Amino acid sequence: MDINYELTFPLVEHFISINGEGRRAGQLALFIRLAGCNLDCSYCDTKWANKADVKFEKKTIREIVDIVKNSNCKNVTLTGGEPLLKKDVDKLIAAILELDDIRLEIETNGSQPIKKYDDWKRRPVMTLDYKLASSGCEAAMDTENFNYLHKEDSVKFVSGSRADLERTLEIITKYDLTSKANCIISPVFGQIEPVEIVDFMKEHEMNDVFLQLQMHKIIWDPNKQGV
Ligand SMILES: C[S@@+](CC[C@H](N)C(=O)[O-])C[C@H]1O[C@@H](n2cnc3c(N)ncnc32)[C@H](O)[C@@H]1O
Ligand SMILES: Nc1nc2[nH]cc(C(=O)O)c2c(=O)[nH]1
Ligand code: SF4
Ligand SMILES: [Mg+2]
Repeated sequence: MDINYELTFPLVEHFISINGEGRRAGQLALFIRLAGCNLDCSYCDTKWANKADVKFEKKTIREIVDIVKNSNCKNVTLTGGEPLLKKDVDKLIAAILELDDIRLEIETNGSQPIKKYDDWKRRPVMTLDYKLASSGCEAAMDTENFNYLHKEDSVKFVSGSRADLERTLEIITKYDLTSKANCIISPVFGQIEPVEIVDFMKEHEMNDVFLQLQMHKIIWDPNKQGV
């Protein structure tokens, strides 16, 4: 791919922390957060990054690659907002993947196609949300994406109610998702007790599914930015 290293992206923050979510949870990671989202999930903990007047810095691919190099982190998470919404984001992704020894993860909301990455020789790992009813955004889900999952990817169901859990089970079963990728259920923070999720998993013998609590919200103040 031809990469124009002068293309720019709206960076709202970058920081090193432990990854609090996904299959690399607990490992150090560099987070690169881009502004703007096409959805407006009821529970979104990053609404500030999606506001029209959010402060951002226009960073070139060259500058973002330098941030990655200087971080000395192996794990890099590109998130937002919705990272895959950005024009030419595939160029940014390809540029980061040109660095040796980097594991790049994309946090994406399930409304944007991931097909174009399917046949890349080095492909980023996708952590793909399936937005449930309590998000208010289920209608935007593109289930075509389930055809382009790789084994190391995750599908994440952020659940806020019993109805969300029932829908999670229905979607996992209908698309046989546990055979295609990691399946993760996470509580909408503070909206449902984790024990309710465990009870549901036991009730339905969901042996191949992971429960995940957002680790950074346990370690730090849940409203703290940049961790
Ligand atoms: C802020 S989003 C950014 C990436 C992308 N827009 C998405 O939704 O996947 C990152 C992750 O945080 C999760 N998230 C946001 N607010 C949350 C909350 N209140 N409780 C639990 N998870 C939340 C999202 O579901 C998503 O998996
Ligand atoms: N520590 C930490 N881990 C995370 N994993 C995914 C995050 C995100 O906002 O996409 C996130 C985040 O915001 N903080
Ligand atoms: S898709 Fe992600 S960033 Fe956008 S509103 Fe939902 S949780 Fe927030
Ligand atoms: Mg977050």
